[in-house]
Amino acid sequence: MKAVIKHNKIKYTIDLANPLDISIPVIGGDNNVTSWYLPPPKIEPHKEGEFVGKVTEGGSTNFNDIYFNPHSHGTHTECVGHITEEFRSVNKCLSKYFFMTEVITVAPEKMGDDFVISKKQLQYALGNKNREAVVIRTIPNLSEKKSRQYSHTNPPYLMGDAAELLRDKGIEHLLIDLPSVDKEKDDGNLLAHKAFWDVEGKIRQNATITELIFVANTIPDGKYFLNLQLAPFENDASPSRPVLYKIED
Ligand SMILES: N[C@@H](CC(=O)c1ccccc1NC=O)C(=O)O
Repeated sequence: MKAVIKHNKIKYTIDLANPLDISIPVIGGDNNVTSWYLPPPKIEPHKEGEFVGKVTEGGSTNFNDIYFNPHSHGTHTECVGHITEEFRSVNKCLSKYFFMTEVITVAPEKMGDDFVISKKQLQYALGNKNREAVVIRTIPNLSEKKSRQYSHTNPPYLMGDAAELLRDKGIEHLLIDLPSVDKEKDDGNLLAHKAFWDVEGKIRQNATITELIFVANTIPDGKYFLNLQLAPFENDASPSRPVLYKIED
């Protein structure tokens, strides 16, 4: 099924039958991706008195309870409410779901004991492209990322001025295959989060950050349409499913 999208007076064709899902699912158990020192998510039959929510155990239906944390256990999208005193819900911040996007690949650079993504790397990868969203794939990019145990591993992160560059370029939606755009243990400095949302200036209420994506190596860098959908939780962050559509020639 083809769709023709008119964007800034230019027509683009995408094939809705060929979605490129870049989300990591929440599957429950030890093979699930985990970060922020939490145990794995649980997906298990609800039990109440005699009732067991599992058909193979005599229940009429499969009826699971799910325990998870959106920031820790899979692809999630967050809004500025992640770091503000006042409550802000990503389900309200994100009100459009299709964006012209650039997929870029970067190799984080060693800086002391850390690996970081610098402003220079993003400048090089993005040039003067004008995009609503950027998808950052970091290398190495093994499918093991979908089940990685990130806690206490000091994953790579974005330098504050790199996040500022994305803000200054008008990028509204930042997607990355790491648990955070900031250093795991930074005493709450959160330089990249703060710069991207401009919390010390004019707060970007509608800007979002999506973390823990996985961009398969079969997806080349370049321009795509992104469909970004959330599970509709009223919370600072929610599990999400970003899907790319290749632009046809
Ligand atoms: N780096 C922060 C913690 C942090 O960034 C964080 C903690 C829990 C859940 C998510 C976090 N950041 C996500 O982007 C700190 O050291 O205080």
